[in-house]
Amino acid sequence: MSALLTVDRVVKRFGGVAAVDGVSFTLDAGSVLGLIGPNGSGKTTLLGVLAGTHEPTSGTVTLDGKVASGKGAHRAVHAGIARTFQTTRLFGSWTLREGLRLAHGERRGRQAWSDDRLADLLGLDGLLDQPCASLTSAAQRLAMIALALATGPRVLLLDEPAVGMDTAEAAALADAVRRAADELDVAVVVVDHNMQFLMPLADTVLVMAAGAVLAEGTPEQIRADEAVIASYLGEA
Ligand SMILES: Nc1ncnc2c1ncn2[C@@H]1O[C@H](COP(=O)(O)OP(=O)(O)OP(=O)(O)O)[C@@H](O)[C@H]1O
Repeated sequence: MSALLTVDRVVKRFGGVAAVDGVSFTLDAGSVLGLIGPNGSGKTTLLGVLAGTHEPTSGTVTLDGKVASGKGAHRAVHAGIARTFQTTRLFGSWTLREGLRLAHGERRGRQAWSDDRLADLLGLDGLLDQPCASLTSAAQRLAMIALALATGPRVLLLDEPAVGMDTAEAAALADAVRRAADELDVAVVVVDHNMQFLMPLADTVLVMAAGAVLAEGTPEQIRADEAVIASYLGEA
């Protein structure tokens, strides 16, 4: 069986800086990839290439064998790649249900998960009709994921979803992401500096340093990798 997502030798330069410098990996449906590395190592830029916001300087991202990179963010969503951002960008006085209705409009015939199913999956039961602005910041982060999932993605990209969360909130988030991967068969890429959150959640971890892949393996392999400990985990 071929991989759902294939990232092939992706380079992204900003002027003289190679923010992403020849990254390759594959991702299967239903699996969770943790993307880690020091500040400035290129994680957010790589996520931007996957999400279509950055056109790669060279290399390709293919989804189900079709090139998905370099076509803009909107077409990436239509192709089945959805992302959340580091900041919570919700719809102010809108309720989550109203936001979900809008997001469902981007599905282009893909899988529809009902509002109740998404709320249940993310632990947001009872909050569908509350204004998003009135939700706790942890619930707003989960609501962002619900909105991304309402577009019916095959691949979900999460940029530092656990920022600002306490241990219990981060554990609930990890459960929700795991359920989304398992029950909806979505492939997930998660960038986060919180190792307590990310390591138990990830099936595979990819470590970036200076735009390139420093190491890739299971969380156990990565924890034991001396180069990773020296460049990153020793401080994390
Ligand atoms: N739009 C841009 N223009 C110029 N340089 C950029 C741009 N975006 C990122 N860079 C540079 O690319 C490199 C990688 O940045 P990036 O934000 O992808 O790293 P990161 O691993 O996500 O860092 P952090 O963990 O701090 O979020 C850095 O040197 C950064 O200054």
